[in-house]
Amino acid sequence: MLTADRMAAVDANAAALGVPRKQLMESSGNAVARVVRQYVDPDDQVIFVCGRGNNGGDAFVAARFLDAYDVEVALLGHPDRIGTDIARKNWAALQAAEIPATTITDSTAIDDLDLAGADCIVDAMLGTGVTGALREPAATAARAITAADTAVVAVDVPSGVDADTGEAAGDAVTADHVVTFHDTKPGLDALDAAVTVADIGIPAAAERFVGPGDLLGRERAAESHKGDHGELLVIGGGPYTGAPALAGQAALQAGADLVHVACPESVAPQVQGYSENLIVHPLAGELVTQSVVDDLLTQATAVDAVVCGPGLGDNESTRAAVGAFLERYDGRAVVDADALSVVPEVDTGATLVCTPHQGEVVKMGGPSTDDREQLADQVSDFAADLGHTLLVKGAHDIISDGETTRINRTGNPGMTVGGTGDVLAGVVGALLATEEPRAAAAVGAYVTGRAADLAADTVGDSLVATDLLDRLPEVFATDE
Ligand SMILES: NC(=O)C1=CN([C@@H]2O[C@H](COP(=O)(O)OP(=O)(O)OC[C@H]3O[C@@H](n4cnc5c(N)ncnc54)[C@H](O)[C@@H]3O)[C@@H](O)[C@H]2O)[C@H](O)CC1
Ligand SMILES: [K+]
Repeated sequence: MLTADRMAAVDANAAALGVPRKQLMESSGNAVARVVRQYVDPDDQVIFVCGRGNNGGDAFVAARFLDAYDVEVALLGHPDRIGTDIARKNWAALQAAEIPATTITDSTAIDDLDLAGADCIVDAMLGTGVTGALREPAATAARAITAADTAVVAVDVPSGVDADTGEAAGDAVTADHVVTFHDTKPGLDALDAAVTVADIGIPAAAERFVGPGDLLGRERAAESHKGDHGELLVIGGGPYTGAPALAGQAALQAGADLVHVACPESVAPQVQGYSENLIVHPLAGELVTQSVVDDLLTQATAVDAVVCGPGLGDNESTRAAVGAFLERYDGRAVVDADALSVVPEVDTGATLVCTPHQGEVVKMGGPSTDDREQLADQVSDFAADLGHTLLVKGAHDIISDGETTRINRTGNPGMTVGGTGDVLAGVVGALLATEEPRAAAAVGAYVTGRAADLAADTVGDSLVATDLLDRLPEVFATDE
């Protein structure tokens, strides 16, 4: 089951894999034509009632496939206002082929269509692009189509039905048969209609591999306020100072509004020294230990998400402090580096995204194999056991929450340099402040890898972690 948003992401990922939407539209139209043929005999009349979006475009293609029948295409609105390039091209192809087509600009003209006299009506007014209740003339057309007592084949969803909720906000077409594409849509199984899910050639890879489509729909609203895009706390530092600073800076580049870094007071000046953009909170002592857990909890509950781990170091007292923190924390956190080994043994109400590399996942008690697909299955099982989302870093990253497993293919061998993991943790943390864990992990892996790929184009093998920071804004800007 795919929502309209998810479908748009998959569609854009397919385009990035070399299967553009125009090609998908050709398959969609062909699939609609196949179903229409079940309802008509030679010489029967088929009327297509089409909107100006791609739902209508599918019907222009279907009409071309059904040229041998008595076909009439009715466009609601003016041809100059067809909304997409590919629908416009398929409309032009109808004209060139002299397939009968009319335009309907107001609801009174619906009566001029002899809908009741048709042998089949194709409803292609609105698909996944519908917002709110049907407006005129579509609302009148929906009532007329339903009233016509003729076989009605709906393209993708019956017009007026919201493809995300399966509900209609006002008038909606009652269809006998819905031809939907790639995967079923919410609400279709509750309709009293036959449903055909047509394979339109979207490769499975468009869902499996994280792609540019996963960045869609994340644009910032024009009127946003400080804090809307998340406030993050990085808990790190002690033996190392660069790691928490990198994570914090990466989070800022990934869109977080405010980033706090809680680190031992002994290293606070160095951490602050890396960037004036970070709000540094010194913790008593030279390492993160049990005595600062209350302080950490106070700070953590005031922000949207936490990144725990960068630069904490591998020592017993810090591990105990991380365990005590996670036992009492019930918000969202990215857990990275030395904090990871605490996760399997801790009882926490927090929602975690764990970002181990393949060595760390083994230390956590997780799987190890060189076979990517096998590893993906095992990571999924391990995520389900842990009850948290895993992002296992490697040549191909594996992201799983135990239900959905994705693979990220961006990134390059230059990323084995120190600090890139801290950047990734910061990016995922920033996203986790405003998005669901599996989306944050998948998008975080994708954009961090893309930043590394862009950096490698110019700096080659001498890639360092700070190169990724510089490239993050570009990745977010170009792929949205
Ligand atoms: N992979 C895919 O997703 C594919 C989808 N196909 C088909 O494309 C449609 C979705 O197309 P889109 O252009 O995004 O939207 P619509 O055609 O559904 O509608 C846009 C159109 O409608 C107007 N509009 C919006 N709300 C209303 C309303 N309440 N009343 C009246 N008019 C409204 C809006 O202004 C636009 O003009 C999908 O369903 C599939 O059929 C592909 O062809 C194959 C790949
Ligand atoms: K439709």
